[in-house]
Amino acid sequence: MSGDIYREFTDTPILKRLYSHVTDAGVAPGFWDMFVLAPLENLFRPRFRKEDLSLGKKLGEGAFGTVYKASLTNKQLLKKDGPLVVKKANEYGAVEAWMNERVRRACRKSCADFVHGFLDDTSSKGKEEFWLLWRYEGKATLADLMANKDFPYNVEELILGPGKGDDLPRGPERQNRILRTILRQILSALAQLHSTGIVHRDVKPQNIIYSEDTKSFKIIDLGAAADLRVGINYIPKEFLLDPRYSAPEQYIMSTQTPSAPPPIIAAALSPVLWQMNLPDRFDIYSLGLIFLQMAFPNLRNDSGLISFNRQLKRRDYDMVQWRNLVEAKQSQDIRQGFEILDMDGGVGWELLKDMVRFKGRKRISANAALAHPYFVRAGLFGLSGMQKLRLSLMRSSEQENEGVDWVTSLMAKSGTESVGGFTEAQLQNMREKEPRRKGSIQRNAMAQALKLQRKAAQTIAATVDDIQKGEVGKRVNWWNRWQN
Ligand SMILES: Nc1ncnc2c1ncn2[C@@H]1O[C@H](COP(=O)(O)OP(=O)(O)OP(=O)(O)O)[C@@H](O)[C@H]1O
Repeated sequence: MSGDIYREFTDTPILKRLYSHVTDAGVAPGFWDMFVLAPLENLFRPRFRKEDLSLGKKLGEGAFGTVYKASLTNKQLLKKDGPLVVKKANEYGAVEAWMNERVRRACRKSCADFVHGFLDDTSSKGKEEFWLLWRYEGKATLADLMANKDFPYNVEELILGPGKGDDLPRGPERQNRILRTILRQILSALAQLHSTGIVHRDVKPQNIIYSEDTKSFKIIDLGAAADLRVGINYIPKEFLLDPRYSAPEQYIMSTQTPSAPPPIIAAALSPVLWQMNLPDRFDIYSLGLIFLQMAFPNLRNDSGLISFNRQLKRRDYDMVQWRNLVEAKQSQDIRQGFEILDMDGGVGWELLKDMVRFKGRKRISANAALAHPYFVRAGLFGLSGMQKLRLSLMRSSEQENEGVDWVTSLMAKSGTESVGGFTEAQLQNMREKEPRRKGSIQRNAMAQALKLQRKAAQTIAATVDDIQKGEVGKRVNWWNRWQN
């Protein structure tokens, strides 16, 4: 089927409605995507072969493949011409193709524009290679831009256009405005991925690309991502980490969680497993480190970041203790970083601390971060009175203050985003910070129900595991599992 027909079909109202159903649902059911949309899309998409592509400059080479800039020799295949990127993946190619297709269906703007993936078994080396195709987004990753001495001003020009940021003199306030824009764009992309059930697991400046077309940052390299809605690439006890950016928990799911059950069961279980483990907070930690690097020039290179990681670990991941340590050193880079983070009553520093926490459960989610006062400013005069109140309430809620909880719930009931109420995301985040000792009857009942749900999830998954391992004949007894 030609690319034109495919494009026309995907533009029809019916498919648009199907797509929007998946996107709008937020917690979109994985089986809907896997068993309806994916096969439907498969029917209509154009077929590529390696002969349709001409490879150009090598863009990168990782442990699992080589990436080239490329162009299409068969122009019929795509309606919109333009340079492409080809990854010849020798391992995990099929998984990366799945992730990219899923993202294209559910949240296409968050990641590089994926075109197609196909298996090439005609390689001269005699082994199968998976070819993955994207549109070429641009020449610079966030890592390239951060390596430039003029960062973050070099990004301002890309996002706003030349000379457009000149309303402010060069200094912390202008830098803060640029960092805020970059962070908001990456958080929005992550929030979309997470609401689709995907955890990236390799968020780092090298995997964030500036798209020249949309003039914004997008995420690339979904090779290590896990799709928890359908259990793809989810192996609880092993995956490759980039130690520079990975969160201390190392595994995104509890290692007690059995390996992924078949897709249809995983789809049903995933909301439970997600709530139990909050795996998305792994990505938030990595993004917190990127925020830190953007603010502090001395942490932008590998040795700076590695020594930061070491210092933080020695201080039990307490950012305040780290601050006390480095502020005593009186370095220009450190001063500059804190000047940025301390603006507007320290909202940047607050957000950073909420992202870089030892416990995943205590970390802010991408959606809650987007509603943080750091992003909600009242023009040149900084924070409004209501925003200051919000901020101090958010700070106090860290101390598990019941009174604050009461006030915040009142505020939420009486207000909206525009008049000062908390968003649902913020409230959710606060609730997560509140381990209660004594509970009401309602709360205890909820806790019991959750416990039961958790046990059921574990029993089903463990039984499925046994069946998968071929232990059906050996008396797989779910009742024994339940009792354990
Ligand atoms: N859509 C794209 N548009 C432009 N450049 C891209 C695109 N995708 C990837 N690149 C470039 O190719 C490089 C390698 O891509 P990617 O990270 O996906 O490959 P990889 O084999 O996983 O590499 P690594 O193992 O080093 O992470 C990126 O750093 C980027 O410069």
